[in-house]
Amino acid sequence: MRYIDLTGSHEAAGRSIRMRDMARRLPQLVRRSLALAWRVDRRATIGLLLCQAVTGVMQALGLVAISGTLTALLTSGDVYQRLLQAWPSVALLAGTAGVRALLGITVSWLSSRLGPLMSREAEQMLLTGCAEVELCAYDEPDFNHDREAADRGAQVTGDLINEGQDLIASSASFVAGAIVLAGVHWVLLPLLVAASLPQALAQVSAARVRYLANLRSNGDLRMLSILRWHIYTKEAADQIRAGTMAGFLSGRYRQTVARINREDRAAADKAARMSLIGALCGGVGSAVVWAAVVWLLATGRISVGHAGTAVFALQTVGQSVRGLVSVGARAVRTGLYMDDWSGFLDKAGGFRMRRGTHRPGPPKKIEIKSVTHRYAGKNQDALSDVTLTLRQGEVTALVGFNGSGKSTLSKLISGLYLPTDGQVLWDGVPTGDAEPQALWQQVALVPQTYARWPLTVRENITLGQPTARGDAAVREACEAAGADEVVDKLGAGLDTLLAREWLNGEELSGGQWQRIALGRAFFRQAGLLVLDEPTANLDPLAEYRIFQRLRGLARDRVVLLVTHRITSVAVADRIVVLDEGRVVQEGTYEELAEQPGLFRELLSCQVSSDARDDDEQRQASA
Ligand SMILES: Nc1ncnc2c1ncn2[C@@H]1O[C@H](COP(=O)(O)OP(=O)(O)OP(=O)(O)O)[C@@H](O)[C@H]1O
Repeated sequence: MRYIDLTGSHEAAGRSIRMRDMARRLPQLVRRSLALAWRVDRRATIGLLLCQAVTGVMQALGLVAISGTLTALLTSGDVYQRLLQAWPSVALLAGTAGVRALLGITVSWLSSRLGPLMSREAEQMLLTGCAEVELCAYDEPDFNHDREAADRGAQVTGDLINEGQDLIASSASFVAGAIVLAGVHWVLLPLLVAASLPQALAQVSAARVRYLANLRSNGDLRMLSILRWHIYTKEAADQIRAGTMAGFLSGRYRQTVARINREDRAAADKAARMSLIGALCGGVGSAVVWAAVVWLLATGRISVGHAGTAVFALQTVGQSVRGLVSVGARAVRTGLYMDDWSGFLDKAGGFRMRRGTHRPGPPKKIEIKSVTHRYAGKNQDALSDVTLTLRQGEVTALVGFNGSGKSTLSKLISGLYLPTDGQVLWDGVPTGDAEPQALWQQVALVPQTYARWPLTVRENITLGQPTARGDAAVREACEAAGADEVVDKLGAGLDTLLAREWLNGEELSGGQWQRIALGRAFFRQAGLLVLDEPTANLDPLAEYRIFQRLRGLARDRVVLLVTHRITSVAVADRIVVLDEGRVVQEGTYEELAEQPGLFRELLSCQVSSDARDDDEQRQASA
């Protein structure tokens, strides 16, 4: 089995790395890397640019000094006189070499300062982008693929500063060498560039091959990181052991790695073949250039001194052309990853929440009008034509089989999703017209799978948003959720870190975590309380207390309860029964218990299963 999630646009982008594209992209890349560098550290960016400019000037001066030295030494006359003549050029040569060495150190210091800052900034922009998208974006397979690619783009962003610097340095030394070489004889310059071309083409093709290979392995790479997370972390450690899954998971990991390795090896072999052909052609080209120098010297077109200068200039220009090409190819590859990053930011922008500006207060009435909802990529509606009204002061319960659409409906009511058809109105205003953060200020949600934040108890309750009443409000919420008993047993009380992986961190049981999650919802001064299977992990006493409290909580709130505990929904004022995304029954507990229908079926199943449990317990204790 292979994890594939390749999108055509990436493949097309990869295939489009050609010499022409590279020439077009390089200035863009340098501009982009400078813009990001400017954003994170202006002084270091200015310093880098200055250093590069001065390095270029030093390079040119160095070559002029070489020319001066050779001309002075190779002229006829007294040796002492020649040395005296050469002396200023030698001093200039030494001076420029020294300054360049110092500048090199400064450049690497500034680059190493900027690189990590840029990567983190790119990562931060990615996180912000993700936090601002509509929840439905995560249901799009492409979105997840692109996020993964963008993550790699963010990581390599720091490399771009080094690559950008190398590009600027190579360009500066190319210009300096080219000016000197053209001064010796113009014919040498085009010859040299032509000789470097095969290597350039080979490098660009190799970069394309490597990028495409990486792209093909994207799905596998994503699966590897997911497998790693499951194997490493404590989350599934017990199930891996009890299920004797270690061998299977390691095997799956090895198979996936082997596939990536095969892809990498094929790309490396192909790239090496291309480089070899490029190098052979480049070698022939270089021989032609050197032959041209000899010919120019032999035909008296250049002096011996100029020939010596040409040797150094040729080396400089040759090196810089090779540098330009190889760093250019690397930078273009990095640039493609960065394209993934910026492309994802654009894509995230497309999913960015663009809702209205209305700031709702605590809702008095929430109307669900002919709501239909279909998840992205699905060919069936999760909800079809649902109409119902929730009111402040009432507890409404949603019941039904697994997959009947209860959680989906609760997410639509909370404004987490916008319906694909129909409307969810908070006091007459569609959720799509409300400012999302203001709307969610009015939502207290306990989802089925709640987050176990590696934060202190206090932060787990307040979600980092304490109120003016401080810990008193936190303790009240804990008490309401039965979490006070949990907190009292913790060494540092509300300051206890709920993550065993760190020093002094504590681990809670499933039910204790659920009490904390409930405490979180009770702490929030919100007008809508949504509880999705809130008591699944609670002991009977704790569950009883929570259901008893619901009525009190509903006094100034809209309360929505999603549960499979049919016997406990008597606490609700109204029960809505969903089946395959449709409302099939609605009424009070007494009404529904009397009517034939799905509710009575569910109720009788639960009652007989509870009775069976009681019998078994009695027999066991007898
Ligand atoms: N993010 C999603 N993307 C695609 N389909 C989804 C998504 N979430 C739920 N579904 C589908 O929507 C349907 C309704 O799911 P939902 O979670 O609302 O049911 P539920 O009644 O809450 O189920 P349960 O009792 O098991 O919690 C199911 O068929 C499910 O596969």
